[in-house]
Amino acid sequence: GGKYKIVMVRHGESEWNQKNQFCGWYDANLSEKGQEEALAAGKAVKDAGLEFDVAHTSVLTRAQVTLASILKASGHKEIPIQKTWRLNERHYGGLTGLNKAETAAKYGEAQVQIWRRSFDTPPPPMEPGHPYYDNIVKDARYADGPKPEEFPQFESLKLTIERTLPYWNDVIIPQMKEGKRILIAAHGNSLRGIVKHLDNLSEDAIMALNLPTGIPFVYELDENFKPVVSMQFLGDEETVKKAIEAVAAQGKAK
Ligand SMILES: Cc1ccc(S(=O)(=O)Nc2cc3c(c(O)c2O)C(=O)c2ccccc2C3=O)cc1
Repeated sequence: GGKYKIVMVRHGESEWNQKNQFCGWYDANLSEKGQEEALAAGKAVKDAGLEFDVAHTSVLTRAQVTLASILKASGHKEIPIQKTWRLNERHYGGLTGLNKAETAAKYGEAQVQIWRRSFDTPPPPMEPGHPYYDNIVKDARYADGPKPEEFPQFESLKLTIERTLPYWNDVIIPQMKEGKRILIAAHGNSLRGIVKHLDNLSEDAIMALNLPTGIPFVYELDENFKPVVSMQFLGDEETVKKAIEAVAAQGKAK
């Protein structure tokens, strides 16, 4: 085993995932299924006998509710929960709220395929007047950051990773050095940033990796925070098997 162990989980399905809409920084709630996934994640953590001293999550409800559900189901009393915009989902800019058909109708299938395969091509910006502009930009939850002049109006996967990794390096690593046992409940793309960094994955490999929702996974790291154990999923045999197959099936090339 490694010197350090950290547990991470992608939040369960949201109501907008269910409607196949780009969610990004819109604060959608977990769907019924997402709430069930969170409970199962809590049971998996409990059955693995894992305990945490501190938890980290985004400023978005769907990740915070997933975290709270896991902590409750695994018998954790009050542990410190640190919330940061840096663990938020990728910001889909002007695509926020569009579903698959609307996206293709508005931008064309060819553009969708370019965005889908691109590490650093951003979506169009979310401009004032966008249906969710005020809802997101004026939300008090961003009082602690990002600064107004740095508030993203869109993010490529590259930009998302570039704003997530400083939190890993400046907050998570020092806490692990202090011996803190950590749980992170976040989003598909912010967790991609951490996984890409830990496993030194290529841009193509990380874009091919879609983390399953609501299935916690463990990394064990050596004294230099290099993985000795990567992405061990927690859960009953069937859930773990499904998660491994799902990730493997996406052609995760090293
Ligand atoms: C809401 C939605 C639109 C399109 C699809 S898709 O079946 O075409 N697959 C798809 C599409 C995209 C993406 C994707 O991963 C995907 O599977 C993206 O990552 C993406 C990133 C930034 C801008 C646009 C996209 C994007 O259109 C799925 C869901």
